Amino acid sequence: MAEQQDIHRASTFAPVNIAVIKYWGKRDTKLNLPTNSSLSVTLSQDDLRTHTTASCSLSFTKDTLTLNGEDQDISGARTQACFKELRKLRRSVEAEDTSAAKLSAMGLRIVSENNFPTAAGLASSAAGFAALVRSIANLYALPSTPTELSRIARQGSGSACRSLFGGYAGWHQGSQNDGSDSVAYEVAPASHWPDMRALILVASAEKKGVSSTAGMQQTVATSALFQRRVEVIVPERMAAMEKAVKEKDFAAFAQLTTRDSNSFHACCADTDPPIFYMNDTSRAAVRMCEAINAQAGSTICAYTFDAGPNAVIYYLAANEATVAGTFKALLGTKTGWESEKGKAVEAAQEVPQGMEVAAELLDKGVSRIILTGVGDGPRRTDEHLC
Ligand SMILES: Nc1ncnc2c1ncn2[C@@H]1O[C@H](COP(=O)(O)OP(=O)(O)OP(=O)(O)O)[C@@H](O)[C@H]1O
Ligand SMILES: C[C@@](O)(CCOP(=O)(O)OP(=O)(O)O)CC(=O)O
Repeated sequence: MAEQQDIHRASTFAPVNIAVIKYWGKRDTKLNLPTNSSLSVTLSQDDLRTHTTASCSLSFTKDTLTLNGEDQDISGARTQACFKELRKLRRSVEAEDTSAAKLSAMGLRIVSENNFPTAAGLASSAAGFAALVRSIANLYALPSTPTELSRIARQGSGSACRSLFGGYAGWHQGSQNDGSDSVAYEVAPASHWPDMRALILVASAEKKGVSSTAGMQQTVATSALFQRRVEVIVPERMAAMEKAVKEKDFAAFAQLTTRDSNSFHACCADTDPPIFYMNDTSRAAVRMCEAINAQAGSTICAYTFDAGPNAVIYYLAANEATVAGTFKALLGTKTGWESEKGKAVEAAQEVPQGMEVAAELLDKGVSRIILTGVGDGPRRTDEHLC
């Protein structure tokens, strides 16, 4: 009981984000500084989220992290960098207010749960490190802004910095050697363009072959296409994407999203030895999206793929019946449609013509679907995991 009273704790939920202009490549591996800026959509925590409790106590003799019930190795430089930076900020709080408890000197116990597969290309590291940093910042009562915390989360996993924000978040590559200006920022809150939806076709829930961290550095070292991507293509697309989001121009958003995903995967194929994250199921999803747009006579859906075969398909709520409805007609027996959002979608009566091969590949390769949409940033909670 005495120990219980000495435990300080704080908890948070943090979201996944899926980039529409991809981060791929580091200019500094130690500080995790990217070769290009990126932009993402934060997905709703009603569907995908990390829940993390950070606690500390004089009775905790060392720092620990438990993820989905399993003890994790936290000796890695990335997790250590996050702990170190957060403790430093807490020490400033304690120096300013001498009555503040000396939490910075206590061991940290972090307990975390992802409600989706870990390391399967569903951006678990993004939600995971955002939740880790946000929960410790809450525990330490740090006055830091989400931007300041994004600088720390970036050192855990690059894409995590964008998960400190809801809605549409950018990450400035920055130019300082110490990484102080390589931070995330809000392009627009979810409320600005709330009808953005995302349908995720889970083509593999297994741990991927080449990690993002390793894959991107092989690309930096060997791909010739990559140079043009970071120097010309991405800077132009970042500006165009910010404009598309601000003006709620879905056709422009979709064009940029699909072309940037294809540019990123082209750089992966141009890596020596080549890296293939997309598979036949992924390519069938691309074809189906193209057919849906062709049938609609306008661009109503956009696909994007991270470092894995899962497709993320963005569309607006007004086109749910056509976009999600087509996939429900094709994949209606898969897990995921039984959710509230899934049940609300009616299977389309008509599916695009001449797409039998793609339909068969999708049926064979997709194991489940997740229906979600744009959502807000980390949410504090009193539900503690320990
Ligand atoms: N809740 C969490 N708390 C702390 N760390 C986490 C958490 N979830 C995931 N991680 C870390 O992230 C790693 C997985 O990251 P990885 O980049 O391999 O996959 P991913 O994030 O699912 O895919 P991607 O980033 O390519 O979309 C895990 O092995 C773990 O170290
Ligand atoms: C394809 C991506 O999802 C790559 C994400 O890479 P990570 O953020 O997982 O990489 P590390 O910084 O090495 O942890 C694109 C993106 O999210 O922008």
